[in-house]
Amino acid sequence: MQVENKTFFITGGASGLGAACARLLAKSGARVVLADLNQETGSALARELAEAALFVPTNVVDEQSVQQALQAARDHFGTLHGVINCAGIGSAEKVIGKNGPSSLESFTRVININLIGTFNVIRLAGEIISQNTPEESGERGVIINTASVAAFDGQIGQAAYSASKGGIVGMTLPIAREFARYGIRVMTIAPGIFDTPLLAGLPEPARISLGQQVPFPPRLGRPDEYAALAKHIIENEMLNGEVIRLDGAIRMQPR
Ligand SMILES: CCCCCCCCCCCCC[C@H](O)CC(=O)SCCNC(=O)CCNC(=O)[C@H](O)C(C)(C)COP(=O)(O)OP(=O)(O)OC[C@H]1O[C@@H](n2cnc3c(N)ncnc32)[C@H](O)[C@@H]1OP(=O)(O)O
Ligand SMILES: NC(=O)c1ccc[n+]([C@@H]2O[C@H](COP(=O)([O-])OP(=O)(O)OC[C@H]3O[C@@H](n4cnc5c(N)ncnc54)[C@H](O)[C@@H]3O)[C@@H](O)[C@H]2O)c1
Repeated sequence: MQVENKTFFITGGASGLGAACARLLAKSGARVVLADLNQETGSALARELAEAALFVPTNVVDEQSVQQALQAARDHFGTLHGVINCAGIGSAEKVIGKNGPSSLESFTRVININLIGTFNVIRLAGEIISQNTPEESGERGVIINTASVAAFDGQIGQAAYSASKGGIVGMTLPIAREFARYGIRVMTIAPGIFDTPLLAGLPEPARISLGQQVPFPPRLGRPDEYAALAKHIIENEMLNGEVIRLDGAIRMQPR
């Protein structure tokens, strides 16, 4: 579908990759809902994007929070044509640490936010989108999820994070197969190393070694490059049920 005059619900839309999608889609004539925990950065971006954007404080893990955010989106913009699931957290923890086994709580937290939060939004937004009047082609909407190269090349310390992203990879095709009857496409982007506040949380040695591992271009990815792929996915109906690595050919080393 064309993005102009369409509405997109962007989780994690207040920062990094999600914010880059919001800026690009708004500049392209779309309307964006910034569904994010961060009131400060979310409100600031909504002010920057003016009438093209609505910030709604949202916790993707919380069913009621997502339902209220989706309702706010429909109240404000009338409907919903797509979702870009960017909300997520990083984690860096060895399974056996200096003080013994890592905690179950930290593993569970990462899975809850990154994987279950993504599923929560897919199921609630998908039901809304399935009620849209279809485009001439039969398409009603598109859902884009965010995994990571860590789903495939997880480093030491990424058991929880890689598992959460591997789960997103794993559910892409079965949901695309189910949603085909509604004319809703489901895609996942697996970014490599992108210059965002999240990556800034990585220990310096890890960041340095990663930057040196990208074959070409030998640099961190820019959030606008992620946004450009997300926009293309929205516009290209033949992209469905697939995971696209966006990573400069990096295959991460064990550490
Ligand atoms: C709740 C806390 C959150 C903390 C912030 C988490 C930020 C996560 C950011 C993710 C960004 C998005 C990720 C994106 O999807 C793309 C990627 O996946 S990028 C790949 C990211 N890689 C990692 O996340 C690796 C995580 N692992 C580590 O950081 C470390 O292994 C560890 C878990 C912190 C354990 O480190 P140590 O206790 O130092 O243990 P070691 O004994 O293994 O270290 C020995 C030695 O090696 C150095 N080192 C450790 N990890 C790395 C590395 N990844 N690359 C290079 N060098 C590394 C470490 O500094 C030690 O050096 P020494 O001190 O002995 O000289
Ligand atoms: N930056 C990278 O190198 C990289 C690489 C691969 C994948 N990713 C993934 O891309 C996505 C975006 O990451 P980013 O780098 O832009 O990070 P970021 O930290 O800049 O943005 C993440 C946003 O998600 C929000 N968020 C976190 N938990 C939330 C929750 N429970 N409910 C709603 N919002 C929540 C945060 O407030 C933040 O605004 C994440 O899923 C991340 O795992 C990032």
